[in-house]
Amino acid sequence: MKVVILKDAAEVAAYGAEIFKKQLLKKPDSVLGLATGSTPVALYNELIKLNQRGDISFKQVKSFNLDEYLGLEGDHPQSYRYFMNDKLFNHVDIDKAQTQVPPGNAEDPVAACQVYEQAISDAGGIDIQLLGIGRNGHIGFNEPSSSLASRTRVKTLTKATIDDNARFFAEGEYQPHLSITMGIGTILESKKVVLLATGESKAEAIKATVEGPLTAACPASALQMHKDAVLIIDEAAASELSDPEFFKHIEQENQKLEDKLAR
Ligand SMILES: N[C@@H]1[C@@H](O)[C@H](O)[C@@H](COP(=O)(O)O)O[C@@H]1O
Repeated sequence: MKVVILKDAAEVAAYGAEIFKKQLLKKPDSVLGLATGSTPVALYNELIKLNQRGDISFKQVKSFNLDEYLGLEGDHPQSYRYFMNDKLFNHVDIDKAQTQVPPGNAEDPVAACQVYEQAISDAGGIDIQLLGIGRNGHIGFNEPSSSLASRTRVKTLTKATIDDNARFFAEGEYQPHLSITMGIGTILESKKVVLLATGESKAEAIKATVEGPLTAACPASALQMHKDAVLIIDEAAASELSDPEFFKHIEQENQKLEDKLAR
C-alpha cells in the first residue's frame, strides 16, 4: 500500500484530484467508484473546477457510489444520492443516468444489492474507487466485523458511526440505522483504490489500516491485500504512524523517479 503524507486537507484534495484527472485523461469512459462523507468534498470541488475549465470531462463516465442509507428517498437531503447530486453531479458534465447510488428506498433491499453487484460487473468493474474512512476503520458502511470477502449487502451501523454522522441530521430528525453498502470484497476488486483521510480523529484508524494486523476489526486494513491502493493523508491523520518519515522518503524517491522518466 502506498502512503502519501501531505501538509493539510487542501493538499490531500489536490493530490487526489490529480489522480482522478490522470485516470479520466487516460480513459475517458472510466467507471468511477465514489464516496460520501465530508472528506471527499474538497476533492469534488477540485474536479468541478477542472471540468468547468475544460481540463477533464465526465461525459462518458459511469459511476457507482459505495453506500446509501436504507429508508431514505433519493431526494432526502441526508441521502447519499442527494449528497452526490449536490456536491458533484449537478456541477459537472456527467450523464446522471449513468450515475448509480444503492437504492435506499428499495422494496426488496436484498435483491437490490444483487442487482447493484451485477451492474458493477456489467460495467466492466470499477477502474478507480475513492474512499474515506470512519474513526473505527470502516470503509463504505463496512463496519468492524464485516467479512473481508463481503459483497454489496444490507449493513447495520454501529453506534459510533451513527453518532459520528448525527451532525448531518437535524435534532429529532429520523436517522437510519441500516444501510446498503458495497462489500469489502467488492471494493477490493476495483482496479485502483484511493483513500483520503484528514484530521487527528482519523489517526488511530490510519495506524490500524497501515500497520495492521489484517483484521475485520479494522475493515480498511483489507487494503493491505490490494495491489494498487494509495492512502492520501494529512500530517494529523498520519500522527499515530510509527514511521511517517519513511513514507515521506518513499514519496520523494518516487517523485525523483517520475521527474527523471518525464525528461
Ligand atoms: N459511509 C460514510 C463513509 O464512506 C465515510 O468514509 C465516513 C467518514 O466520513 P467523514 O469523511 O465525514 O469523516 O462517513 C460515512 O460513514
